[in-house]
Amino acid sequence: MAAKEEWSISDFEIGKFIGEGKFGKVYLAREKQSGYVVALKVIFKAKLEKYRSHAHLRREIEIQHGLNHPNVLRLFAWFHDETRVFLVLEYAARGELYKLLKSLHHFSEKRAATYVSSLAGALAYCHEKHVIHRDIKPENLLLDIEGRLKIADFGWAVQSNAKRHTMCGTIDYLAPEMVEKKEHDHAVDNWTLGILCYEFLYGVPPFEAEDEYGTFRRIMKVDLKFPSSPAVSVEAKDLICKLLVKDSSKRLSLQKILKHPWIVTHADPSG
Ligand SMILES: Cn1ncc2ncnc(NCCc3cnc(NC(=O)Nc4cccc(C(F)(F)F)c4)s3)c21
Repeated sequence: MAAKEEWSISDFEIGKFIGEGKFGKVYLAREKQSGYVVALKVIFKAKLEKYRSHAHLRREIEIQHGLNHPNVLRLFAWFHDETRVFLVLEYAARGELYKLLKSLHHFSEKRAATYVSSLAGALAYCHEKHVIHRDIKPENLLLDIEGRLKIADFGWAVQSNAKRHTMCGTIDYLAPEMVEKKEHDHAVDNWTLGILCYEFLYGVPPFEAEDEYGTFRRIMKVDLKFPSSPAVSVEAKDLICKLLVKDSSKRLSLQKILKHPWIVTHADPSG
């Protein structure tokens, strides 16, 4: 899609509804000139006013505009009219990863390792650009036409120069220092990678409990248990134990994850 200083809704043919997200809906759309198919996220300004999220959205657009990685969903452009803001996004044709997880109940070790490897690569790229996503969860992971993982929705991302203090998202994926509202840095994404790896292999996140306080207690204790079924390799459990570490400085680095035996032997290099 050629770059253009000012896009407008009349540049696009709107197609089917593909998702409901924060503050608005997502549609399939085709840019008329190039015929390029995109996902168009419509955000109502009234909602942004109501939740005072203008700065949030501006930060997301700045952050995502500067990112270009095969496993990060591209934000090609944005524009607005009197009542709405539009995000012109890369279209991930195989949709939301969590729907695939629900239908398969749990992933094979090869599929799980491939997704963890893609996530580690994408997060290493983001951290190099001093961006912490902070809200990595299956709902924010999409799959493109080839089944490649794409991290989406940087609605909670921040520049990591300063230490961060704000709470965000469901707490299942939050690292101890975040649920304790302590200072946190990019190592929160490493913790979340451990949570996701567990959920990909077992179908549920590791610290689930009847209520949020139960989950909070299990996170703070790092109360990690591995069910006997489905059978999971020792190497996979080893990686999870090296990520779900309370002391954020002791969590396996993204570079070391990419070299971990479980990833090296199971991940599909084509991503
Ligand atoms: C479902 N689906 N299926 C295929 C497919 N292909 C591409 N995209 C899809 N879905 C859209 C995924 C998103 C990517 N980036 C987003 N960003 C956002 O929604 N940001 C945002 C909105 C409102 C307010 C705020 C803030 F900051 F003010 F809080 C931030 S949503 C797809």
